[in-house]
Amino acid sequence: MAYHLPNCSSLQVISFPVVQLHLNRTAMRASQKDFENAMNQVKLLKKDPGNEVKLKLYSLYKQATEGPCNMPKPGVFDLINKAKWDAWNALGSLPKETARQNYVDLVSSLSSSLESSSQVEPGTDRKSTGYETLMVTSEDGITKIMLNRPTKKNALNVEMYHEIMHALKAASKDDSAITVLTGNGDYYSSGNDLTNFTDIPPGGVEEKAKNGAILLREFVGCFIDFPKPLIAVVNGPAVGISVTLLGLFDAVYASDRATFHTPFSHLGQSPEGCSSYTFPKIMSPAKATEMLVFGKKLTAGEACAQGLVTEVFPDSTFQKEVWTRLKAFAKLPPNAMRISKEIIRNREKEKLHAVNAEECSVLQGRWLSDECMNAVVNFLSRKSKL
Ligand SMILES: CCCC/C=C/CC(=O)SCCNC(=O)CCNC(=O)[C@H](O)C(C)(C)COP(=O)(O)OP(=O)(O)OC[C@H]1O[C@@H](n2cnc3c(N)ncnc32)[C@H](O)[C@@H]1OP(=O)(O)O
Repeated sequence: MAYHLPNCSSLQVISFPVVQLHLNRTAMRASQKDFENAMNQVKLLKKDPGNEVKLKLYSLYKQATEGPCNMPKPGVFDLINKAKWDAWNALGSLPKETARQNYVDLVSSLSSSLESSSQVEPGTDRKSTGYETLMVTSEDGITKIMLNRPTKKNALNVEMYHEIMHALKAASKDDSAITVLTGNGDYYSSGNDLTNFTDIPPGGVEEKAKNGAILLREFVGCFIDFPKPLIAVVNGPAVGISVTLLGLFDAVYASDRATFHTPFSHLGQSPEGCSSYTFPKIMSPAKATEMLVFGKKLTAGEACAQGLVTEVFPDSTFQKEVWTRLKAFAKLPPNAMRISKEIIRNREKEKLHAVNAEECSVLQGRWLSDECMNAVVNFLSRKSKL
């Protein structure tokens, strides 16, 4: 079983060392040299090719060196090894020589598409902010917290949860008047990073679920307690926890490209972010049920009609219009805004913390269910998407 290392990208779960481990093998054949070169090239790739490609590389490697998969199928909770087994087994009786050739071809196509890429991945200036998964800036009275994993649709990995909490705590104390959360790239956020489920600690899945519930409770608590006006600038589709949290924001501005999707039942999970309380209040119990229980995806216009979104802007003018407005808001007297927020929100705080605790406890149980495990395995093995 592969485990995450602290601060490592989730992609390392299915890691290059799986391939490297076998470099010492020396069976020489006609195309063995190409094969070995290709294995070395894999180590030199500068950009991570993604789990799907790494699974393909793994399966071709195994087929080329060991032939058809004859290992017993790993258990459903052994997510990583099951994904690897599925990929290898899917190659059936592909001859070793063909697998070797396919491996060489795949590495060669990767080398040209990834190595030569001159595109600078967003987030490379992260040293300037000290964050790995966020870009945080403060100007014109506005602290902007930008989710910065665009290639992962800004999915929230464990590091990002911690960094957002850190950034919110810092923003609550800095001299900005308002705080904004937004996303880099085409998505606002695709919600919880499903690979978070694969990092199983020595205490097993129960400990994993318990730790997840503790993290989630603390994370949502930071939004409940945030003292300044908190505004979401929803630049694109939003999924899962990035949607539910919107009920705790003071204003939500959305591009007309944004969608709002909480497919909890599809994932064998249950609502969080206090949405089991805020959504029925914002949009009526029946509309909240359509979203939170049946996973109905709302357009930005629909979310605005339901009261979840404050205002929708055409995508072409979204950034300009929203930031002009926010800069004007940020010029208002900060203490007055803070006190007014307090009087609007404070009588609900205790209730929200209680709801948060209950939701986290229910989710802890859900994460251990077959329904949830199967949904995660299906996503990771590329059998399903929303
Ligand atoms: C500890 C606290 C827990 C709190 C719990 C919260 C509950 C939730 O938030 S539930 C919502 C969970 N989110 C999802 O189920 C979304 C899963 N993602 C998708 O269905 C699709 O990726 C998409 C519809 C969002 C986008 O599809 P599209 O075809 O446009 O792009 P992709 O090729 O799928 O994505 C690009 C890249 O990003 C990776 N990725 C996207 N979303 C996630 C995610 N949520 N978790 C992990 N990885 C994600 C995707 O795998 C691709 O990666 P590779 O390039 O490496 O293949």
